[in-house]
Amino acid sequence: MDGSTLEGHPIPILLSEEQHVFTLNEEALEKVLLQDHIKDRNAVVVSVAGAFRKGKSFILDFFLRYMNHMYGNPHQQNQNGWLGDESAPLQGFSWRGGSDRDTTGILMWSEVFCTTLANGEKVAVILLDTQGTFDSESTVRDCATVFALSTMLSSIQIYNLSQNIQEDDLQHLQLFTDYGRLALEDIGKTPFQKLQFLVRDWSFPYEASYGEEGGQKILDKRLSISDKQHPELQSLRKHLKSCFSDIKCFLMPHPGLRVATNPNFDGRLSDIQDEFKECLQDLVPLLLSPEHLVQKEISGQKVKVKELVQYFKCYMNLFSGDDLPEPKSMLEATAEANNLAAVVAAKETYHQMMESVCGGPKPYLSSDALEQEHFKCRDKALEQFRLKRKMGGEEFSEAYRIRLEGDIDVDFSQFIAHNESKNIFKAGRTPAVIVALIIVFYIFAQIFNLFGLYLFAAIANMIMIIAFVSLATWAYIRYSGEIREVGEIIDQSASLVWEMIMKPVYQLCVQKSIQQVAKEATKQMMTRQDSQLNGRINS
Ligand SMILES: Nc1nc2c(ncn2[C@@H]2O[C@H](COP(=O)(O)OP(=O)(O)OP(=O)(O)O)[C@@H](O)[C@H]2O)c(=O)[nH]1
Ligand SMILES: [Mg+2]
Repeated sequence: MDGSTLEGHPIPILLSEEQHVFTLNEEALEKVLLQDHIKDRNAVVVSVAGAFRKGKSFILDFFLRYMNHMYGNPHQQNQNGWLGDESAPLQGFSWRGGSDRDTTGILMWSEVFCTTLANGEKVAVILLDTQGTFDSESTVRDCATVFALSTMLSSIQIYNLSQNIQEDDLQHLQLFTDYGRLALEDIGKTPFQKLQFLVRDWSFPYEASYGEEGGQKILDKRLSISDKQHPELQSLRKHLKSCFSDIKCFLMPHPGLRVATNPNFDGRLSDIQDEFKECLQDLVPLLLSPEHLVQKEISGQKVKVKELVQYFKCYMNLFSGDDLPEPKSMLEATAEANNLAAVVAAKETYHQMMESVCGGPKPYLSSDALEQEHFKCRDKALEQFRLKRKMGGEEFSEAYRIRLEGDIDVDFSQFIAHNESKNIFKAGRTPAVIVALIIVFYIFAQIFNLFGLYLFAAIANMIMIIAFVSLATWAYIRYSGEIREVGEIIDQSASLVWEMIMKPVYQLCVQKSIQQVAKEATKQMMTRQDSQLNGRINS
């Protein structure tokens, strides 16, 4: 049989459905992973992830050829070596030319390859192909889910990149691995295992040669940390190093124009440049030969193939719940930070302006004056927020403006409370009201006694005693700081008595006495004018 004829087929295990929902194909997963001859073996999971349309499925099909040759049916072995016949089309995971995405969700190869390592451990190798990131149909959450799931479940994650390792590639990797790490929460120090950067179409072999050595050189350069770097760049590098126990890089040459541009190219070796094939011969054994296989570990424990089913289910649940935050696009995250900074600055302006009017040791302000000041400061703060240049547009900022207004209102209520505490009259209002009540009801009791209305006198005495006990309790609470809830009730009751009874009575009295004074004054003036008139007539 020809070595390029494959026995297995790709199985969609993570299905990408409508409305950006992913579902796990549990039945298919169990059918593959719970087969008797593999279920108790330690798992090795190899996955390829990265941006869409960059040859992930294509290279995986060469991995398949190698796996078939090395670990598959010996009768299938090709005489020409694992790369196969020059004219055989490349089969396996679906790959194709064109600019639109091909692979969706996560696919698993139906044939799981078994081998025994040099130390006698029996392992089973599982290959995964993944949906490319950043195609025009997926949200950031979709990309993060696929990338994070494949990273969490694989022991060798191949990060497929085009032409170079750029800073944004590292940022995306950080975003996606962090999403996975967030889902795992309390996982050990290095949650994931091997990360293999695979740079395609490397065009600077004079700077760093193709293959592993050149890859290491570029990787060292890109991941080096120095004090001169911005702290953000430093922390990204530290983060990535802390996520994976082993990070490697391999530089692949361009496979030739037929591969990249000919719509009729079917993957045959004869159409691929020699340089590319030579590098494939180096790369694939570096990842998949028995001495380089990395067994899947979770929390330091090797995972059996049958256990993987459970992990798939659990991890899938993590991503389908609402607990995880929606990962944001770079623009959205920057716009959010930007708007938040503007909110904080505007809030600070409001606070400082109010502080200078009624804060700390500043004297008491009447409620109206305080409110006037509040409106003035709030307008200033809102104006500052409006004028600040922000990303994300008007509509995006609107939510932050509303938030700013809410924050300012909260701050204002604190200023009101602080201002109220400076009002000496209000501070002494409770004892004053109670003392007034005691005096009034003492007088009432005396009057009732005088007229023999003993029942009313007893009620007045009772109220007087209650007022007296309240006053003593209030004084104790103020002194000791204990049972403050009772103190609050007494304060509120005193306020109520003041607002409902005493204040109206007081205002009425003041009004009456002013009227009286005015009347008296007019009367005196009239008599003076009369006597002057009489005097003039007499003279
Ligand atoms: N330039 C270049 N093109 C390649 C390389 N390898 C494969 N291709 C071509 O890239 C195109 C896409 O290949 P696929 O393997 O389907 O790409 P993919 O990354 O799986 O794409 P999605 O599944 O859509 O994410 C095909 O036309 C391949 O012939 C490479 O190393 N360099
Ligand atoms: Mg693909």
